[in-house]
Amino acid sequence: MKVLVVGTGYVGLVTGVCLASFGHDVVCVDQDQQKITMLNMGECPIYEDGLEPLLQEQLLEHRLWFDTKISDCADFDIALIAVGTPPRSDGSADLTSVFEVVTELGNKLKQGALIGTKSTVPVGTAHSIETYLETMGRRDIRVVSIPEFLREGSALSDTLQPSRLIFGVPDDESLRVLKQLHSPLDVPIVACNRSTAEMIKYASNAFLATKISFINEIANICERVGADVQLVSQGMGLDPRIGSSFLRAGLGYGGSCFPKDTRALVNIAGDVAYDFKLLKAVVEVNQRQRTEPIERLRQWFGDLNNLRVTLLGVAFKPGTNDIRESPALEIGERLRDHGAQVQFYDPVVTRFWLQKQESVRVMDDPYVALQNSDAAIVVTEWPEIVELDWIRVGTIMRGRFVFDGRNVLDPVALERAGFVLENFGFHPAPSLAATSR
Ligand SMILES: NC(=O)c1ccc[n+]([C@@H]2O[C@H](COP(=O)([O-])OP(=O)(O)OC[C@H]3O[C@@H](n4cnc5c(N)ncnc54)[C@H](O)[C@@H]3O)[C@@H](O)[C@H]2O)c1
Ligand SMILES: O=c1ccn([C@@H]2O[C@H](COP(=O)(O)OP(=O)(O)O[C@H]3O[C@H](CO)[C@@H](O)[C@H](O)[C@H]3O)[C@@H](O)[C@H]2O)c(=O)[nH]1
Repeated sequence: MKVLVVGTGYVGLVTGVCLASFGHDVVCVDQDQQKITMLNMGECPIYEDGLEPLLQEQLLEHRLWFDTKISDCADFDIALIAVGTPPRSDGSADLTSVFEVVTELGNKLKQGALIGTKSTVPVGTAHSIETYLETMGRRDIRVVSIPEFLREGSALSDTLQPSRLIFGVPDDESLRVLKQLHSPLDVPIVACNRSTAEMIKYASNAFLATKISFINEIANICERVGADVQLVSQGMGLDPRIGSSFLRAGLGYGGSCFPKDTRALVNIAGDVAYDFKLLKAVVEVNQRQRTEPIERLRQWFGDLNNLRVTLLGVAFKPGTNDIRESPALEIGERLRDHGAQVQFYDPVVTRFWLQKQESVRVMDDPYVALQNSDAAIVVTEWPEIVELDWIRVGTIMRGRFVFDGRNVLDPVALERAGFVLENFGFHPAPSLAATSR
């Protein structure tokens, strides 16, 4: 099939490369000239495991092309929209880019082509796109919703072996085309109407975010009653009805999806006069988690003025260069507001990725970043951070306070190295005595 993908970010690029690897002819378009220049040279503009070699392979096979413009559309069977849908100030999704692309596609696509939304869009958007195309005289174009569930850091494997495919379609013929597009994948397919598909995307993200905020509240209670949240998660997760994933307590969720999509769903509910109380609380709990390290530092040091603090990790999670809604940047800013001197370490997010964040002092050697620090905060659980040599860190830091925002450090090892370790409701072995109370 001949496929057009508009937007070559985390979703569009991975989708385009994978669809080419399925044997389709794929053209990826992005308005960002710098990205397109890199991509045409076989260089990946994002950090995503395994993506660059597959990109290069598909370029060499002549199944994948990149362009800054949707120039010749005559041939495409389907156009996938994968542009950003950032939050507006009220939390609702901004669909400006989506409709810019739809306008262009409405003017250029061949008779009977499909438009599919990969971008996360509010429930009802596919229908709005269809109505909009009708005003352009394009009743022949069918609009489908194909929500994307990939995670950054494992985007390639998530796309090549997805847990499921959700096809929001207006008719059987559209469903047939989507099945053909994904024919190499042998995974469950949920075929539904387009609003249902759009809701499945938001509901999935909101549910995962709810699990995270739930375990974070449990961790905060564990902290006060002497229970160990790691073991609570383990104990809960063994019940298959609960499952062990997304029960890691810590600084909460960041990234370009959960924070945006939870707020957007609260907004979608509000638009139909429904007060989504549970999800509002999930958002509030997540926000509160990020303030915790500062509270702990204040309790330990009192005044934070001139305190030297190293934040370990900048990316919102390991395995990606993405810093959108990264807790590290927010915590760093708050610390600076209190007069602290802040520096960062991240194995991937170096100055190259932080061009627009001049004030962020980031180093690519953790031991240099920790030199003479009074305190350290673990924000991202990169292996390079989890496996730090704390005996060595003890020889270079000025102070001895560590806040583990991801519950990944071994309390016993830290204690042996002479550190005071605080975290979110996670206690070393002696807590076994406390839990038997
Ligand atoms: N990042 C994820 O893990 C993920 C997963 C599932 C769904 N989503 C959703 O997918 C969508 C895209 O997310 P992303 O993370 O890939 O975004 P991104 O910001 O990484 O990429 C979006 C790309 O679209 C381009 N673009 C914007 N307007 C354009 C236009 N008019 N014409 C051509 N190109 C244009 C931008 O230059 C950018 O390269 C969002 O709706 C997001 O919520 C993201
Ligand atoms: O137990 C957990 C699991 C995750 N997180 C945090 O949650 C955030 C999101 O993590 P993850 O879901 O792994 O990353 P994303 O790449 O943002 O992927 C989510 O958002 C995408 C965009 O919508 C969806 O496609 C994916 O299915 C969905 O998992 C990160 O900040 C994690 O640190 C926790 O705090 N505790």
